[in-house]
Amino acid sequence: MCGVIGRCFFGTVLRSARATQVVIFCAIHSAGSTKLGKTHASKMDGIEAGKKAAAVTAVNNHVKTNQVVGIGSGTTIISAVQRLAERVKEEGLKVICIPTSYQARQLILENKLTLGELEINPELDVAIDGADEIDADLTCIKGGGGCQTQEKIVAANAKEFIVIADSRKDVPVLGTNWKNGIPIEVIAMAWRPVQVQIEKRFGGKACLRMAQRKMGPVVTDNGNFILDWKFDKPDDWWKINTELKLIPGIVETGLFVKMARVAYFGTPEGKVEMRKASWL
Ligand SMILES: O=C[C@H](O)[C@H](O)[C@H](O)COP(=O)(O)O
Repeated sequence: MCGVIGRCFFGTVLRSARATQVVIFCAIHSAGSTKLGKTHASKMDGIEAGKKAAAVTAVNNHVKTNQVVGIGSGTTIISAVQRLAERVKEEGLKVICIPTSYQARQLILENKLTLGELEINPELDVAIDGADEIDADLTCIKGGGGCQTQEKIVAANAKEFIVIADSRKDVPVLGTNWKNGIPIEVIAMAWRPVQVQIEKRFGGKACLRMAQRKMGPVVTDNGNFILDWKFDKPDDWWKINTELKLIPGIVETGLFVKMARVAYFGTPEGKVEMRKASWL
C-alpha cells in the first residue's frame, strides 16, 4: 500500500518537482531572454544614437544656406535629412537636395525639402552619405543597400563628400567587420561572365545578390543586378577599383577610393569623432 501510496506520493512530488523545474527553467529562460533582449535592444539603441550624432554633426558643420546638397541612401542619412528639415524650420535654411536613390528621393519629399536633380544642378556643394565600412584612408565600401552607383555619381560631382556612420564602421582595413563583400553593379545580361572575370582576376567569390521579399535577383534603381564580391584580403583599392571598372558589364563598384574628405563616426554614447582623409 505504502508502496502504492509511496509511488503516488513520490510521483506527485516528482511531478511537482518537475513542474517547479519547468517553472524555474522558464523563469530563468525568460529572464535570460529578457536580459538578452534588453542587451540587444540597448546595443541597437547605441548604434542608432551613434548614427544620429554623426549625421547631425555633419549637417551642422558642412551645410550652409543656398547650397546644393547630395543626399545619400541607407539608414544613417535619415537623421541627416531630419536635421536639414529642422534647420529649414529653425533658421530658414535654403538648400536644394539631390537624391542618390528612390529611397533618398522619398526622404527628401517626406521631409518637405526642395528636391533637385543633376540635370538642373550638375555641380553640388556637398554630398553627405553613409557607408558600410570605412578604413584608415577613408576608403569606403558602399552599396549595402544597392545604391552605390547614383551615390558615387553624386559624391563625385560635389565639392566635398562627407561620410557619416556609427563607430562600428570605423575599421583599420576593409573587411574587418563588413563580411558581405564589395557590391558591384552589373548589367543583368553580363552578370555571369563578369562573375567569372572577377573571380579569375581577383580571387574570392562574387555572389549574385538575391532579393529577400521578391523571387530572383535584386534589381537596382537603375535596372541592373549586383554581385557582392567577397574578397580574400585587403588590397590596393585604387588599383582594384580601376581594373574592375575596365571589365565590360560592370556599371559601378561600391569602392569609394580617395573620395571622402571627412568622416564622422558616432559612438553609442552619442560622442562624435571626426577624421580627415590622409590623402588630402
Ligand atoms: O547602398 C546603400 C548605401 O551605400 C548606404 O549608404 C550604406 O549601405 C550605409 O547604409 P547605413 O547608413 O544604413 O549603414
